[in-house]
Amino acid sequence: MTTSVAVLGATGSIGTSTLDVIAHHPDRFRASVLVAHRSVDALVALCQRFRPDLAIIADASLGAELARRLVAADVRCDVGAGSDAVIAAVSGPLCDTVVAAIVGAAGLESTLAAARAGKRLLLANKESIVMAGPLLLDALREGGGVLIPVDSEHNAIFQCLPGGRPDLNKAGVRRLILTASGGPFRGRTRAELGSITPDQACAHPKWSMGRKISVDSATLMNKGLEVIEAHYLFGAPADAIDVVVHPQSLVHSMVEYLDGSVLAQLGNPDMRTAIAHALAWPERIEAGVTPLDLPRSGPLAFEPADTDTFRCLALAFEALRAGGDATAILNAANEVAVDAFLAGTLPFLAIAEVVEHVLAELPPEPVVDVQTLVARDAVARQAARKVLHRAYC
Ligand SMILES: NC(=O)C1=CN([C@@H]2O[C@H](COP(=O)(O)OP(=O)(O)OC[C@H]3O[C@@H](n4cnc5c(N)ncnc54)[C@H](OP(=O)(O)O)[C@@H]3O)[C@@H](O)[C@H]2O)C=CC1
Ligand SMILES: CC(=O)[C@@H](O)[C@H](O)COP(=O)(O)O
Ligand SMILES: [Mn+2]
Repeated sequence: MTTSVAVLGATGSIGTSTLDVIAHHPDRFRASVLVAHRSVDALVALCQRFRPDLAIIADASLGAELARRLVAADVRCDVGAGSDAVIAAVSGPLCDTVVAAIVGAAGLESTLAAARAGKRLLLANKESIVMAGPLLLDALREGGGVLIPVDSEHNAIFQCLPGGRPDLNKAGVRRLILTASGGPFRGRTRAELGSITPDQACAHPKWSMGRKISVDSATLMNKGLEVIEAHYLFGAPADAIDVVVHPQSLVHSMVEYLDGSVLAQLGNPDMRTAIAHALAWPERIEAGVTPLDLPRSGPLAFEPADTDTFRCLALAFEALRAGGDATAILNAANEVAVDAFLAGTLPFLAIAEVVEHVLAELPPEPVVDVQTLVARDAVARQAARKVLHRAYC
C-alpha cells in the first residue's frame, strides 16, 4: 500500500527535496496533495509530473488561474484555493502524511490542523512550533498522530535518542547539543557587517535553502529558533540545550548522556537524508544522497558561537527563558525584520535591534489559544513595523 503525502510548500526548497525522495519510491509514496502560495507555473509543472489528487494555491485570488492552467496542461486533478482549502486537505482523507514546509507563521494553522487530525506530521516549518509550541503539543495529543522532525538538527537528535521523543530524564540525557554552521559571516566583526546585501546573506556556505531561512542562518536567529524548537519537541529546558559552531555541517547535532557518551548523527548537508528518514521511520530508505566520505571530508572543527556579534541567538534564549508567548513575539518581529532586510529597507545588523525592541515593548503573556496567539503575532508585527519606520525610514 502506498502512503499518501500532502506536501505543503511543494514549490520551495524542502518541498522540492521531498518530492525528489518521493519520486525515488513510487511503490511506497504518492504526492496526493500539493500546495504552493503564488507560484502557479511551478505548481502546474509539479502537477504534470506528480499527478496529485488535489492542487492548492494558498493565494485565493489565483485559484481560477490555476484551474485554467491545469486544464490547458491536460492535468486532471481537483483544485483548491485559499488557506481554508489547505486546512481541509490536511484534515481530510486525501493524505496520511503531511510535510509541513510552508515558510513562516503562514504555516501555523495547517501544521496545527494536521496534528489535530492525527496525521503523521513531518515538521520543517519551525516557525509554527516556535510560535505555538504548547498548542502544537496539545494538538498532537488530541490527534494521536506522530511528529517526526525534518529540521536537520532535530532530526539528528531524534535519531540519537532511544525511541524517538522519550522523556529526557528517564532516557538519561544530560544535554542536547545543536550544531550551527556559523552562516556566511562566521568570524566577522560587527564593523564588517554594516553593509551586507540580501544576496550576500543568502549565500549559505553549506546548505541550499529558501531566502528567509538563509537570512536567519546568517544572523544566527535560525539557531535561536532551533533552540526553541528543541525545547518544545524534546522537553529540554533552556539550560540543557547548547549550541556549538561546526563549519563543515557534517555533524547535524548531538545528544550527551549522563554517562559521558555523546551520540551524533552525521551525513552530507543534503535535506533529503532527514526527509527520507522522516518519511520512512522507523524503517530506512534510499534518499539519493551522496554517501559521506570522511577521509576526504577534511577535519571536523567545533567552536563557540559569537553571541555578541550575532545577537539573535542570545535574544532567542532570552525569549525562551521569559516564557509565555515571548517566542511568538520574537518570531513575529524577526519575520518583519527579515522581510524588510530582503526588501533592502533595513540594514543587516538592525534585524536584531528590531527584535530586541519589540521583545522589550511587549512583555510575555500566557499562551491560551490560537486566536489569542494570532492576535499577539499581529500586535508584535505592528510594533516591529513602528520600530522600522521610526529608526530606518
Ligand atoms: N530549506 C531548508 O533546507 C530547511 C528549511 N526549513 C524550514 O522549512 C520551511 C520552508 O523552508 P524553505 O523550503 O527553505 O522555504 P522556501 O522559501 O524555499 O519555500 C517556501 C514554500 O512555502 C510556500 N509558501 C510561502 N508562503 C505561503 C503561504 N502563505 N501559504 C502557503 N504556502 C506558502 C512557498 O510557495 P510559493 O513558491 O508559491 O511562494 C514555497 O512553496 C521554513 O520554515 C524553514 O525554516 C528547516 C530546515 C531546513
Ligand atoms: C538544513 C537545516 O536544517 C538548516 O536549518 C541549517 O541548519 C542551517 O544552517 P545553520 O543555521 O546552522 O547555518
Ligand atoms: Mn536546521
